[in-house]
Amino acid sequence: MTPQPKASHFINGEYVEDTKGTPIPVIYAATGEQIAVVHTATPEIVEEALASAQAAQKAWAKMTGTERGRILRRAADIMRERNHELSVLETYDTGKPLQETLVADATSGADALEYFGGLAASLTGEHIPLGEDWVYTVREPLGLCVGIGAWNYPTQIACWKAAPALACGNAMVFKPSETTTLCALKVAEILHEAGLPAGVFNVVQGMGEVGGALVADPRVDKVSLTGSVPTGKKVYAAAAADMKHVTMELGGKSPLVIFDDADIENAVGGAINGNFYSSGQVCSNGTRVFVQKGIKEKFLARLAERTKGAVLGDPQDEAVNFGPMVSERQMEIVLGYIEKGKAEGARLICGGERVDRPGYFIAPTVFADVTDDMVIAREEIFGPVMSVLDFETEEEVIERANATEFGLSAGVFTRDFTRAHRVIGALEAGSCFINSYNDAPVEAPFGGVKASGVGRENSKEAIKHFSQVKSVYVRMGDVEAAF
Ligand SMILES: NC(=O)c1ccc[n+]([C@@H]2O[C@H](COP(=O)([O-])OP(=O)(O)OC[C@H]3O[C@@H](n4cnc5c(N)ncnc54)[C@H](O)[C@@H]3O)[C@@H](O)[C@H]2O)c1
Ligand SMILES: C[N+](C)(C)CC=O
Repeated sequence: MTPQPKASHFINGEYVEDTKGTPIPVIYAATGEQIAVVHTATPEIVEEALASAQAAQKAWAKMTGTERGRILRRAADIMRERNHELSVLETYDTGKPLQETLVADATSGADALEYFGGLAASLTGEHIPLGEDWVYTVREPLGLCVGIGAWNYPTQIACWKAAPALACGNAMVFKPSETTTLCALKVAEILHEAGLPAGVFNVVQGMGEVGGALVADPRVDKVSLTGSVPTGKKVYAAAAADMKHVTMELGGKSPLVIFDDADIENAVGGAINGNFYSSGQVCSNGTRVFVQKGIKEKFLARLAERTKGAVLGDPQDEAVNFGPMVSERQMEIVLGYIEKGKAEGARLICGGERVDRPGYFIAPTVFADVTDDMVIAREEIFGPVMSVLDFETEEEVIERANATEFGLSAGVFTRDFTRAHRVIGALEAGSCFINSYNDAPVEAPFGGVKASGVGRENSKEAIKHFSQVKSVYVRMGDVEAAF
């Protein structure tokens, strides 16, 4: 397959090109070579996309939920049929290993389309009796929604936003990250192949300025952003100026707490999944691994041993299980944090350097004896860098785990289920795990508290964030008035 898309944008049911926009090269992270090029959206392209979405939305909302749902479920089927092709493309777009993308990206997107397609017909209001009178409620779409994506899960992010938005009767203009421009176009293509009316889902390319123009447009009713906390703060503020609805799926520095009664193999597995999957480029990663003192050295020894199982190489080779950073820029950022960790005196257990091969590979890195004040324990790194901190008591670890502006995820490993629930109950996070890490099924709400986010994706919760309730009071008798 060639990763070069037919054109840069997808608007009103078709691919659209405008070479007046600045070229954005698509670089394969495993080699550093350019494999495609798209162009950033000009103001004319942004206008075309917004106008198409606005024009298409009303008729889409008038279709029955059953009809809308059928189209989304058909799109899910097509995504599953084309999983291999979509996974290869995801690997070109991100550099993530095909071994991962085959099971985590188009499949997760298809799950969202199937789940919200299934819910579409049951989005109803309620009847509230009030003696002779009554109130009924209607669940209505918000209207024109903007989706803005990060670069780590381009197919999944497009689908997690499009599926609930469209199920509720909204239209969407989606802007993928400028680092991963390819996958969202395929999502648009497949939705239209499944019968989506033209204009209901549109894709435009561009940097933050294009995102900013979409957020500022007065026709837009809702903005759903997946990105970093600093971008989230800007977008939230811009949206609030016009009372737009928002969903903010932002970054984290999540705690993973391992008590000394935990099954060590499972805990090590959880820490590996929560730090090295997608080469550490996962928002919910448990990058502060708190290990109770009694098992610290045993845990570290086993972790170092199992980390040797990382197979680096061409991510399109299914035997490879550890890919490069998405871009040279991300590699430089992560290497900078590794140097800070060394300079701050953390103990390097393994990794700690760029891998000597083409592309942007960094060896899976573990630091031990990390303290709460170190930069590597406070800031989101978004790469394969695990910080292991030790603790003595439950009260102490809860307080230290919560001492952060972030609140996306948290995990606990222990055989004591009473303690597991008590500790999870006390941790300030939106998406939590007991004796597991980083599972994200569509049935479960996903999102953060504190600076990590506003609102939830997936599950029935997402419906609340893409619809609003109208209540209608119905008087059966005469109107009583004071005069
Ligand atoms: N919580 C989640 O579900 C989740 C999932 C994936 C990634 N993330 C987070 O995303 C971050 C990594 O992604 P990134 O580097 O692409 O993030 P980023 O914040 O740099 O960019 C995210 C998106 O916002 C756009 N953007 C930038 N400035 C903008 C502005 N002023 N107005 C409108 N749009 C603007 C970018 O072009 C991009 O499409 C990490 O912090 C990670 O934790 C969160
Ligand atoms: C949502 N999730 C955890 C699958 C990917 C976040 O980066």
